[in-house]
Amino acid sequence: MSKKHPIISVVGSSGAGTSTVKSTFEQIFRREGIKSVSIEGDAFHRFNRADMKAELQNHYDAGDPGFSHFSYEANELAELERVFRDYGETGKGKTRHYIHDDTEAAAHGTPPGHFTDWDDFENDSDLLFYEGLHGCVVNDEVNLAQLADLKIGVVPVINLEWTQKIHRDRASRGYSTEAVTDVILRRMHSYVNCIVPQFSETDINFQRVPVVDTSNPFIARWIPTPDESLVVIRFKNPRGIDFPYLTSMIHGSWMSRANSIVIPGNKQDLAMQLILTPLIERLVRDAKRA
Ligand SMILES: Nc1ncnc2c1ncn2[C@@H]1O[C@H](COP(=O)(O)OP(=O)(O)OP(=O)(O)O)[C@@H](O)[C@H]1O
Ligand SMILES: O=C(CO)[C@H](O)[C@H](O)COP(=O)(O)O
Repeated sequence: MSKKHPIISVVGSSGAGTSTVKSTFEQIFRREGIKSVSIEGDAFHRFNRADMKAELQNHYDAGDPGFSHFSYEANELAELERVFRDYGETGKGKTRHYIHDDTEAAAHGTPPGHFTDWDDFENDSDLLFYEGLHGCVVNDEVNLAQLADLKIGVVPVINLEWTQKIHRDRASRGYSTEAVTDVILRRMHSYVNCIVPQFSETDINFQRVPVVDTSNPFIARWIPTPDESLVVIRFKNPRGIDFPYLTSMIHGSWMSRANSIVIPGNKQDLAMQLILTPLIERLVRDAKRA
C-alpha cells in the first residue's frame, strides 16, 4: 500500500476492455479534479515485435510452445514493480508506450511494433493509474498487488473476451481471424497461470456476461452490445459497500450473492462511477493527509 502516492491497478486480459474502462476512470478524475499519471501495461513488454517473434521461435524450438505476451518472462515485471514502489514512495516514475498500429504510430512518432523512449511522469500527480495484463501479479519474483491501493479486474466471460479480442485485433490492428486464434491458443497456458490468479487479488471484478449466443466466438459478426449483456460486480470485501444504495440507484440491478450485484450492461459506466468515485476520493483524501 502506498498511501501518500496511491496506485490504482486495472487488470484484464488482452481484449477484456481495460482501455475502455480507462475512459470511465478519466471521467471520474476530471470531474473530481484529480491529476493522474498513467501506465499502459504493454509498455512493460520485454521485447519489441521483431525480437518477440525471434524469442517465440527460440522457445518453440526448445519445446516450449506456451511462451507468449501473457508469460511473466515476456514482461519487465521487476521493472514495473520498481516503478510502482518508487511512485508509492516519491510520486515520481517513468513509462513508455508499445506501439501497436499506425494510429498509435502517428500519435507517438514511433513505428508499430516498437517502444517509444521512456518518459518521466508529470510532477505533482494525485495518483498513478495502471491498466494492463499484469498489474496485480504475485509470484516468486514480484508482488505488484501489494503495492496497489485499489485493484480492479475487468473480466468478460471467455467467449465474449475472445469475440472482443478478435474484433479489435482485426479492426484496428490488421490481424486475420486465424492469426488471432493462433495467439489465443498459444497464450492459453499463461492465461490460466499468469492472468487468472490476479482476479483473486483484485478488490472488485467487473465480469461482462452476454445474454445472446456467443458459443462460437470465431464466427461472431459483432461484439454483443451493452444492451445484450449483464455485468456481475463482485467485491472481495463487501463490508462498507452500500448495496441497498447501489441496487436502488442502478435500475434493473439485483444482488446475486452477499458480495455480488448484477447490473444491466448499459449501466456499467454508471455503476463504475457510483462505486469507484467514493473509493477514489478516499484514496486521494488519505494521501493528502499522509
Ligand atoms: N463494455 C463493453 N461493451 C461493448 N464493447 C466493449 C466493452 N468493453 C470493451 N469492448 C470492446 O472490446 C474491444 C476490446 O476492448 P479494449 O481495447 O478496451 O481491450 P483491452 O483490454 O484494452 O485490450 P488490450 O490490453 O489488448 O489493448 C474493443 O473493440 C471495445 O470496443
Ligand atoms: O494486446 C496485446 C497485449 O495486451 C498485444 O497482443 C501485445 O501488446 C503485442 O502486440 P502485437 O502482437 O501487435 O505486437
